[in-house]
Amino acid sequence: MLNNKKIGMIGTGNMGNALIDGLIRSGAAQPENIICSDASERQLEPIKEKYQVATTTNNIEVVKAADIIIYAIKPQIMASVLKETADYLDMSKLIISIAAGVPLAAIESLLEKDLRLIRVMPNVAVAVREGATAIAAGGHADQDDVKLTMAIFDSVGKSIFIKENYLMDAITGLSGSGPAYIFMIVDALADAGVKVGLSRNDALVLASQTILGAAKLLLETGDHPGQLKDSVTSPGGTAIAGLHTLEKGGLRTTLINAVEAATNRSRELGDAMIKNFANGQTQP
Ligand SMILES: NC(=O)C1=CN([C@@H]2O[C@H](COP(=O)(O)OP(=O)(O)OC[C@H]3O[C@@H](n4cnc5c(N)ncnc54)[C@H](OP(=O)(O)O)[C@@H]3O)[C@@H](O)[C@H]2O)C=CC1
Ligand SMILES: O=C(O)[C@@H]1CCC=N1
Repeated sequence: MLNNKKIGMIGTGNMGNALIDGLIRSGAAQPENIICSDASERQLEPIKEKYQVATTTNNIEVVKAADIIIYAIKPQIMASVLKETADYLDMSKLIISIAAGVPLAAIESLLEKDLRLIRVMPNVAVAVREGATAIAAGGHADQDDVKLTMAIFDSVGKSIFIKENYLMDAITGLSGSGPAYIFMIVDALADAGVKVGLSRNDALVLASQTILGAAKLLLETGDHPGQLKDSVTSPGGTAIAGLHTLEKGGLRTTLINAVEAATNRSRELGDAMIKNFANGQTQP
């Protein structure tokens, strides 16, 4: 699908780096077809060394050279980088933003021209090709653009296409931010393992593998999580004792509140962006 299309990555931090890694390791893109930029050479040097991709500190160079441009910089500087590169953006290029909370409408109001825009919410697991990604298309992006974007993010995990843009905040709160919740849960489970006598390393390996195994069971069987939970809880056994404690501690409510808080924060970021971008304000 990607064939020899040139992919430009603006920002090579957590996500930009993870995407480059996943694209190359999956074979979806060749190093010679990737050019990336970052604010600092310090960030680019190891990427050039490891992936043999073209690197530059000049974002305009990336935009000029690429057919598909992925903006992987922080939401707070999206406006300034979009403005910086705006003169070189046109309908010949597919523009993908992965910035949390930045609505397509904000980008369109800032750039004030018809562009093939796609908003994507991936997560950091793209680095191990197990990303969870949602894709929403702007008004001038067509089905082929959606297919191209899905080809990129399916090469580093699983992607879904959503029709309603406003759901992107919920997706940012659930799967975009979700790896952080799971890392905290694994850290707590490892502490629990240490508390009941395991070495830190054994506890961490067992806790991580338990999360991986449970996720694979869910995805490969398609069974409801409640059904799988019931398959673990022997009558009068250990798992149900542990679950009772989790219920008493309000685990479900806490997780629901966490996703809601992250979703609301994404909405806040978006509302601020729409206001700032509409005023042409490009500094956070
Ligand atoms: N981290 C995650 O799990 C996820 C992040 N996202 C989104 O992805 C985007 C990137 O996030 P993340 O990778 O974590 O952020 P990072 O800060 O790790 O990466 C951003 C990179 O962009 C660089 N940068 C800063 N200014 C410029 C500039 N003017 N031109 C080019 N590069 C620049 C930064 O350099 P320096 O560090 O020197 O400032 C940094 O290396 C954000 O919009 C975020 O909302 C989406 C889903 C998940
Ligand atoms: O915390 C953030 O804002 C970014 C977006 C989703 C995950 N990390």
